[in-house]
Amino acid sequence: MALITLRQLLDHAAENNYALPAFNVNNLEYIQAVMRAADATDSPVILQASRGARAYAGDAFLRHLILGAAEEYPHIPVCLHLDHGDQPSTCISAITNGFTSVMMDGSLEKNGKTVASYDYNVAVTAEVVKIAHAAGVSVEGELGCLGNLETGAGDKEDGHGFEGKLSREELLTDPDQAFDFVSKTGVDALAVAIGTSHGAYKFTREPDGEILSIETIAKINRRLPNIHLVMHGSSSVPADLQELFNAYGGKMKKTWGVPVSEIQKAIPLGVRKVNIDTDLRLAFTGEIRKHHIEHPDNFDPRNYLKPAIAHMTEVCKERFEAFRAAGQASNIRVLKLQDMAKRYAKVA
Ligand SMILES: O=C(CO)COP(=O)(O)O
Ligand SMILES: O=C[C@H](O)COP(=O)(O)O
Ligand SMILES: [Zn+2]
Ligand SMILES: [Zn+2]
Repeated sequence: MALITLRQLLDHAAENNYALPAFNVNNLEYIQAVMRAADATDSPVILQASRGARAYAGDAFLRHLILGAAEEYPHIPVCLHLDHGDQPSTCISAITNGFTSVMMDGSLEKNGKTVASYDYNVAVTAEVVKIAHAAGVSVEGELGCLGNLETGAGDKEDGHGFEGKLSREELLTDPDQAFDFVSKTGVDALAVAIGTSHGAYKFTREPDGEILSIETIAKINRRLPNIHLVMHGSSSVPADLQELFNAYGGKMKKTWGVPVSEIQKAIPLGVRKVNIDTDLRLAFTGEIRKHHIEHPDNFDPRNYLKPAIAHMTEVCKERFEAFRAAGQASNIRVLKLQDMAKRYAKVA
């Protein structure tokens, strides 16, 4: 089956008031976990690869693994999305390598550290939209800087994040600016800054409205009711995954992620894509730690990768169900890239 675009998936999610988890993947085992969960729950799939994932696995391996997933599960629509493209050339190389969706993250300059000017962000994002839409490929942009409202610091854990400190106003996406950004760039989806950050250490306490601003999403949605919103840094970092990791020699300080219940509040407010990487990393690594401690004699990787896949599958199933994506895959008929390109040409 042909891969589906992000735009088609998110339009369907908006029409039917659900959201899709977008899982970061790096290898065969992650992809199997997401696909098994999608198959068990009849959910559409977004598999996203960061620049780090592309460097780790290589574009040809990623593309063929994902085409393998689409062949093995022909009834599940699968989108291959570039996460956090840092400059137009990164997005273009993804498009030429078979990605059906790209993120141009122009909120930071291409060094991934300096907060970019608004004009720079508009210019690079509009450039990518023009090229991508001509090929039928979708584009996600980002406005505002992901960062921690408790400290004012940018998220650094994945090597992407501004240096120094920003005020609360600077950290949250401005709804009027979002309106202008979407009209000037023509993005299909918009990632917003609401106090989430990448990695495990998002909050030092159970988040409330002071440090996780669902209210900002409500304001953006009032200004832009038709844009598909994206939440980054939205792993829930559940206590049981922290406990599993720590029970077998891991060292993780107590931390809080984005509660699933908060994500559920954001879905009626236009959030359609919810990025999740850390929760799968923790399930994967926690199970491998457990297996090594319990079976020090084993040296067959399949014996520890199987429980790792199984635990990631459980996490994926829970998110598909919680975001009400379960049951939706069979309702979607995949449009080809050429058809999407024709659609964009009509409205441009
Ligand atoms: O936003 C993400 C990828 O773009 C992943 O976020 P987490 O680190 O919360 O899983
Ligand atoms: O953007 C952040 C994702 O968690 C991807 O992380 P990564 O760049 O380490 O693959
Ligand atoms: Zn960013
Ligand atoms: Zn992200």
